[in-house]
Amino acid sequence: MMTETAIPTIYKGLAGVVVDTTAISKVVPETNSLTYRGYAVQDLAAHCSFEQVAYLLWNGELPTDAQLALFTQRERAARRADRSLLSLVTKLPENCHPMDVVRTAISYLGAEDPEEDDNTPAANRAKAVRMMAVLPTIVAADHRRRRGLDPIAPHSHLGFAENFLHMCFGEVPAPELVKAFEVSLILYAEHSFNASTFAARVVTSTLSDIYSAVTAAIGALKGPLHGGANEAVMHHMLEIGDPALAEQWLLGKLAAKHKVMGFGHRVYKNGDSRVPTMKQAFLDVAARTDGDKWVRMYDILEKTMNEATGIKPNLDFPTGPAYYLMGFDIEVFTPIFVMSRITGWTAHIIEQGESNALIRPLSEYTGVGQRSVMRFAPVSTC
Ligand SMILES: CC(=O)SCCNC(=O)CCNC(=O)[C@H](O)C(C)(C)COP(=O)(O)OP(=O)(O)OC[C@H]1O[C@@H](n2cnc3c(N)ncnc32)[C@H](O)[C@@H]1OP(=O)(O)O
Ligand SMILES: O=C([O-])CC(=O)C(=O)O
Repeated sequence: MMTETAIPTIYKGLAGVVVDTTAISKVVPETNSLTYRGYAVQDLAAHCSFEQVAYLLWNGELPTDAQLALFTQRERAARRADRSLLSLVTKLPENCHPMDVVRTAISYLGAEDPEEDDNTPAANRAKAVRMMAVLPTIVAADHRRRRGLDPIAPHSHLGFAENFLHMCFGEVPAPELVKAFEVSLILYAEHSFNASTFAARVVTSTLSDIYSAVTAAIGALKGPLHGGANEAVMHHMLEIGDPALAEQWLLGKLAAKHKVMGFGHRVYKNGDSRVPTMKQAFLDVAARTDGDKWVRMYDILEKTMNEATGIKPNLDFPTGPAYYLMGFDIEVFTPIFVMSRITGWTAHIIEQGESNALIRPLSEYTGVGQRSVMRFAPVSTC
């Protein structure tokens, strides 16, 4: 008599599976809310600097004035990229994606760190600050070299967001633009067990080092189903060109069963908690930069998608045109996401290390049954 083995339930893409606990952030799709260490992300975006949020993610509490002063001093002191790192960046092909540059830069930082394998929380926090501090210098230098411009050195008297904008454009833009940019960094900083964070936790779970984990996370974020969507959104908007064509374009995409980038989310099925705040930031940028055309296109795409499918925009939808209007080249959008999410990734790397279990799920084998190799074995000559 044949015995049938039960096929286990497969949770494709780990959808709906709770794999661990975390004290870093909480996503509640039912109420469209997101908190970092208990604080609503909208409140953090309205009242805090990105540096305060980074400190919060790493330390569990917002900093006191004295703690912030010390943290800021450390971050500002670590902004300079050494000559060999900058020269490595200039050697990479100009037509490679800037995410490849960022991934390579993090790898380099690991290779040159004599304490790469010190995975204590204190060592990892110090490494996280250094990565956060130097990444904008790399991203800005790469952005400029693609425009045929020399890099601009970081300034230690400017805040994180202002300094990055200055290194990219040679000036600090209007305060409203700086604020909108900083809001985007705060909203991008952390989002529980998303694909890139999970990739970082998987690598950490093998007791590998923080640089390897961040490198893996960058690879995961690059994909258009994750962070790469902010670039895809703007490519789509440019392809549409005229708001009057947006409805027809979107319906055509849906009819062809294509994904519309910047819409949908694995966890939020009724809207992304961060979108209203980022939409406002986008409107603020558009008001200062003659961006009305993109606002009209945004509204038509959102309305048409909602009417046709009920699917709502995710955070990458407003950040795409907001970054475009701020003057960034499109391929730098996802590296900017890295500059922010490095804080969330490293907080998770530290948390995973503090309560580690090797992450190694099971699979259900569906290939051919066991068979003999003998038919292919060489005939013995002796
Ligand atoms: C910061 C971030 O990473 S936010 C996410 C950024 N990514 C994007 O914007 C890419 C576009 N969006 C998507 O591909 C998806 O919505 C994802 C990958 C983000 C989440 O998807 P999942 O939870 O895996 O849902 P899935 O992709 O299976 O979609 C469910 C259904 O909605 C449809 N759907 C979901 N998103 C979209 C979309 N953006 N455009 C068109 N249809 C969509 C799917 O085609 C599918 O339809 P079906 O059931 O008829 O096959
Ligand atoms: O949570 C996710 O799956 C994707 C996302 O929005 C993020 O990483 O910010």
